[in-house]
Amino acid sequence: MRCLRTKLEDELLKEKEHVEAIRAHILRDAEALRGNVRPSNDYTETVLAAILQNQSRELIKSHRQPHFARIFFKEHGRAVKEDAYIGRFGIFERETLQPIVLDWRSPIANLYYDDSFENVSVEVDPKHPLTFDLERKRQFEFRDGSLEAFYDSENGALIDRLLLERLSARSGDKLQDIVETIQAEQNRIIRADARENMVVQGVAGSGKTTIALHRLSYLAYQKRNNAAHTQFLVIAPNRVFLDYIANVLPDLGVEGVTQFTWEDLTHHLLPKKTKFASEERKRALFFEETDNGKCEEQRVTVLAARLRGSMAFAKLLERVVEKVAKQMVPDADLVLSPRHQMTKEEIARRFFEDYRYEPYLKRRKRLLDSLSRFAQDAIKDEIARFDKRLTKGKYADALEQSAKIRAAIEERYERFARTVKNIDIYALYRKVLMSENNVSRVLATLSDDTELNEQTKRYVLTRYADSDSSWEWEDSAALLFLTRQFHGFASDTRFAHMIVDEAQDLSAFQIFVLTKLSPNATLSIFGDISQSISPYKGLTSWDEVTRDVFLDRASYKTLEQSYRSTVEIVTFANRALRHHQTPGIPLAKPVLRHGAEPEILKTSEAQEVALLIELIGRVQSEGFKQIAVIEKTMAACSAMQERLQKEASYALPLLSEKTERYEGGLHLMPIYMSKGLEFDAVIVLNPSANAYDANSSLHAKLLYVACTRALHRLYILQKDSLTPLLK
Ligand SMILES: Nc1ncnc2c1ncn2[C@@H]1O[C@H](COP(=O)(O)OP(=O)(O)OP(=O)(O)O)[C@@H](O)[C@H]1O
Repeated sequence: MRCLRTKLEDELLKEKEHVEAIRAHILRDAEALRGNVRPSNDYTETVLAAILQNQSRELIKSHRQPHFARIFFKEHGRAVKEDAYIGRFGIFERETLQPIVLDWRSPIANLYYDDSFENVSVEVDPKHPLTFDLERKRQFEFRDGSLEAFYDSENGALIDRLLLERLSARSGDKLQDIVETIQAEQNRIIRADARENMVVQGVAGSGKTTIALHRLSYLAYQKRNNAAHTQFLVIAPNRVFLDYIANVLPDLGVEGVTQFTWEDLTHHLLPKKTKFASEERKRALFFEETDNGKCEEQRVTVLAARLRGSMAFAKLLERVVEKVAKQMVPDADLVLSPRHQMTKEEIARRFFEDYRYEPYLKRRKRLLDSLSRFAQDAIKDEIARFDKRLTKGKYADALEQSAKIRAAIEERYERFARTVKNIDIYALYRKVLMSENNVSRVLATLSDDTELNEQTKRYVLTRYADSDSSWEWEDSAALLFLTRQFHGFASDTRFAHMIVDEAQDLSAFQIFVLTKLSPNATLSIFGDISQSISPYKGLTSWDEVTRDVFLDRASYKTLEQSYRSTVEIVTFANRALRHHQTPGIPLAKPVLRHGAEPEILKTSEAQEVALLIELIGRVQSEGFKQIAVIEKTMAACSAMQERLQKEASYALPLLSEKTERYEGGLHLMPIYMSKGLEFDAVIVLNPSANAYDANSSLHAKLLYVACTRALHRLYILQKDSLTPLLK
């Protein structure tokens, strides 16, 4: 035993010396890099300087903890055993290019993340994958920049130990990187081929957002191009969420990625005059009305939204666009003079073949430009012919005659040009919606309830009859699609890869539009159908995306393990979904991290405020800082905020769409704002039978989202009788 301990201590000493040697190298290298960066006007030198600066930044970041793991392995067919250190960033000998620490994104580092120890395939060169056996994985524990210990393992148990440690210590401040504990199933998603479209269904807390961002980092590393990050787009649900994830990408070595909410993207791409009605009325309809009389309106609203978010509608619009485009080109020859004519076939060939890569209104412009040039050439030619005759002295008033020739040809051209139709996409779209036939046909593909279909059709026809009415967000996909087909998108929205998070709240048509943003772009789509809490716009199944948008050519992956919450919290949250599970969508399985049982605290109207304040104090005194007090709706939040102020002069800040910066801490929020975020402790206010109907899958999902936001503690403050969903 004594001997063994000495051996371990010796090994630790060696590892410590190695860390110091790497640190000395880092300092030397960073100094050398700084010396090489010189300001210059030359493009190549500027790019080089940016790369050097980037490398120098990464080196400095590595100084505190140069690596987190070491692997011992043997390549098949080779006798020698090898080993490698793995860190957040690669460190190498500049002269010999020998690696000192491998970047976690490098091909060999895959050995560390794979769950198998034998026959692990690694694509150093995609054409010739190599196979390895892994002998051991070693993890290092650094505290305050000093190497304290290491742990060896010949199986996966090691990562599990570290994972549990990390999850227990996690505080829901802002999202963090997980490079030390990426799980094998997550690793496969992060490292999936950049050329493939991917849909990931992951339960709450399975790390979707986290690995989506690690995937960007991995793809940027693969490109090894300083401008790579500018080719990425992240689509996320709201500004608060974007703020919440803001720190991770720079930590992962990727900066300057474009990040948009769907609303931002829409405003960016559509003319400023396009006004959308606020979502408030709909949220109120679904979240605040408990009156059954509203049921009818809810069903019509859902179907009217599904109509405009469906791929059947997208296909209908595609057909409309094709038909309208055909009508844009006149069915007549352009006759400018007996010698200057262009056949309708030639005009159509230009429009449909020569300019086929352009959107239709750009084609129209190009066609008119070319016809105008043709007309100018015709004018010149006719005047020249006339001039020749003039030299023979046949006409007296030359100037007047030239002007007449010019005017006649120009008039014929203008008359013809007016028949090359211009298209107002807004009027076109309204016309599509006002067609009973169109609307009925699409509705029939979505529902066989003829009465509901009829009511929905009436709703749409009435809603859009007034040409001044504002648009609904459900129209944004169609308007963007028509914009793309007729005007094209600005070139600053060309991306190589797009990450869509919380995609369950987008429609299939919205995702289809994203696939059209840039030619050749691929998408990684992350979401959870069990958290689809916007019934008036979101997806009900991934089939709509994999089958109808990607035509079965996207890979579909699932994540079932939930890392965020304790076993007790996940089990409690799963209760809500028990009777409302979407077929094919599994319930969350917790990682074996235990904690306190969720507590249901009974209270009364008179005591509610005092108990809430006391509970917040109790949670804070346990050292938890990120705390969410969650209500079902914004109206209920405002009411509680007011009561706290009035009854106890207690200020509880509200998290809303208007919140610009998210700094963490204690907040009151409606469930839909808590989506995607996480907190040390969550207090759910009064989930009563009245507010959460046992038969409503929407209400079940709302509770599931609320409860799964908690990392360590979950409390239910129950004033009225508890909803059966949580019993
Ligand atoms: N492999 C891992 N190692 C350590 N922590 C992890 C790992 N995977 C996930 N986590 C942690 O689990 C929590 C949940 O991750 P994340 O928010 O990315 O999940 P999500 O699937 O997007 O959740 P939701 O859908 O509920 O919003 C985060 O705190 C994240 O750091």
